[in-house]
Amino acid sequence: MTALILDGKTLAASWEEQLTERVSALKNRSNGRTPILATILVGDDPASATYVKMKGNACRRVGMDSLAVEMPGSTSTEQLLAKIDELNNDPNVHGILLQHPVPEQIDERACFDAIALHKDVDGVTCLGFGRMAMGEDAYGCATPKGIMRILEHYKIDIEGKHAVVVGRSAILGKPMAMMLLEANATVTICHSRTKNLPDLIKQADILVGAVGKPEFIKAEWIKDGAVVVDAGYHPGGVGDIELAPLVDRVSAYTPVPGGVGPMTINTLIFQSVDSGEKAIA
Ligand SMILES: Nc1nc(=O)c2c([nH]1)NC[C@@H]1CN(c3ccc(C(=O)N[C@@H](CCC(=O)O)C(=O)O)cc3)C=[N+]21
Repeated sequence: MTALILDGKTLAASWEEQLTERVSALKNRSNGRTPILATILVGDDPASATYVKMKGNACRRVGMDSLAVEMPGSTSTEQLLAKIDELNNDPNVHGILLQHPVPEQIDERACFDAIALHKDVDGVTCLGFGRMAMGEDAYGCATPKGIMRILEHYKIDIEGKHAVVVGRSAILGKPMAMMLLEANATVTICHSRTKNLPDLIKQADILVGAVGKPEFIKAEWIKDGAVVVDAGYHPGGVGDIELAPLVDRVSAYTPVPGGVGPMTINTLIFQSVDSGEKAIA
């Protein structure tokens, strides 16, 4: 079996062309106004700095502006909340991305939840999560929503399938499970206390690796013909799943790099353009 490659990189590039046209049309009908995404980076973790820079670059590629807010590693919860409040009240800011993780003295959940719902283009608030889980209108959390968009694009059948999500983080595993449930999958969520992980993974028609540990999920645990989505990103270009031995026995898979990562950024930009259009014209 030759697996279908769920090519997030190419898909994101083609969707950027459409977003570029939307931003350009918005400019034309609003005296040159563009959507603006504010990115907040707290501290100086080099990997986080790189991701935030990639998000700013993606804004620029579609003709949007971004506002890069950088705060020191010693920032308090109160200081970060004050900054978020300022951005919530800034009519020129249409989306707010608070890069995860923040330094440990900060209450990250409180800061995520301080983001105004209509500016939560990264889908990190409890309110946005709850609305999404109930099937109400809300911006989706960027990584799982990016995964849903790529599965939809490639017409991967979800309804009635057994989807196994490995990981339960607030911005990946949990919202992923809820989105798959909304798409009528039968969903199992596995995590660090799960017993018989290989047995559960063996049952997956759709497997999402979202554990954050390099190649933690072994190829031999995965059944032939499964759809494999790897949301991991680790130095050396590996994900959470041991992918190499799978490429000719699964039905489809997301490569690392070039799979989920570019879709995450594209979804953030897509939702920022939507928010900008709603606010501007
Ligand atoms: N509030 C918040 N929202 C996020 O969406 C968020 C976050 N915090 N914190 C960190 C993770 C990580 N993340 C990535 C985005 C793109 C790539 C990406 O595009 N990766 C490229 C490779 C990039 C490289 O060269 O290293 C790829 O997979 O092809 C990776 C990782 C977003 N995250």
